[in-house]
Amino acid sequence: MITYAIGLKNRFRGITVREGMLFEGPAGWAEWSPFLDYDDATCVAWLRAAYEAAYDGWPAAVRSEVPVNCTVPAIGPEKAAAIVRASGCGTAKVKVAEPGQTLRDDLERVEAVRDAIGGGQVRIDANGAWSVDEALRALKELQRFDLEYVEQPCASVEDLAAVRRRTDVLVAADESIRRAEDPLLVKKLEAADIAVLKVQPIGGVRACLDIAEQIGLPVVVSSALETSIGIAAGVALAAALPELPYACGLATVSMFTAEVVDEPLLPVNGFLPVKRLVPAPELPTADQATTAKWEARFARVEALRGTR
Ligand SMILES: O=C(O)CCC(=O)C1=CC=C[C@@H](O)[C@@H]1C(=O)O
Ligand SMILES: [Mg+2]
Repeated sequence: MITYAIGLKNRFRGITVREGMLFEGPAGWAEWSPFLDYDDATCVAWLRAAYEAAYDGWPAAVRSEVPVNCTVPAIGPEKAAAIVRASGCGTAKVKVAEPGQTLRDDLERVEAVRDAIGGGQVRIDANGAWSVDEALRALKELQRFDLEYVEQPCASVEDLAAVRRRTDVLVAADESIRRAEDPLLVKKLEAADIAVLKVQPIGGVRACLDIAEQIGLPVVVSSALETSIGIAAGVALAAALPELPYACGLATVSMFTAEVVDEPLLPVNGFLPVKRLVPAPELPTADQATTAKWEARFARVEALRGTR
């Protein structure tokens, strides 16, 4: 078992260092990297995903590469435009509604991204931070940049449905699926046009394929900010889906200052290849205290997994 710790170029989801574990099974290398603010019970699904990667492998691919978006954190407009230009992607996902920032910050960032991407697609992700009224007000302004969709404008499924009824912008559900008791409530309440699926939080590629089938919405596969070892599982899901009408949010290793593999999963002309990866001989391992913390966490979650 390897514990890694890698710095992020910009703060994302409130963190500046990403930590996690890598381990190998008969089917290949796996990543287990639940965010540190998650309790042990939440981490069980993440461990199921890692066991699937290590012991079962993934279902057959129906495509050999997958289109991806570049991800733009809640940073200033110049840096945002630079990320888009460096990525070579034809789709950009922009974080909005960051705590402590204003709608003006969002407008400036999205405008810069729209200019940088030209005729490409621009989607935004509010991570549930808006109320229904705030979402509608923001979308009215942001709509002029021709949005492909808004991801998780509000926190609850009911509010997501309310926004969807009152805007022309397509709505994607992320947290409403990956953190929900019932991921299919989104379907029942007609709360979204698109389902964002993440392999680790949902418990594996097969678990995601099941939800995709039941939810009956187009799927965008997105990362949980993994190293290339974990991203490969997302790519495997995107490659196995019968339909893939949208670019996926899997181009996130470029947000790291280091990587655990020699050839990171970085997009070429907006696409990632479908492949399995092994860790490099030299990689950014965590210090002793961090490693001990993760080993203890793994043991606790592994014990829980056995009981479910
Ligand atoms: O979808 C993408 O472009 C990248 C992945 C991404 O945005 C996320 C990864 C990990 C944690 C989340 O807060 C965040 C998201 O909300 O989608
Ligand atoms: Mg999201």
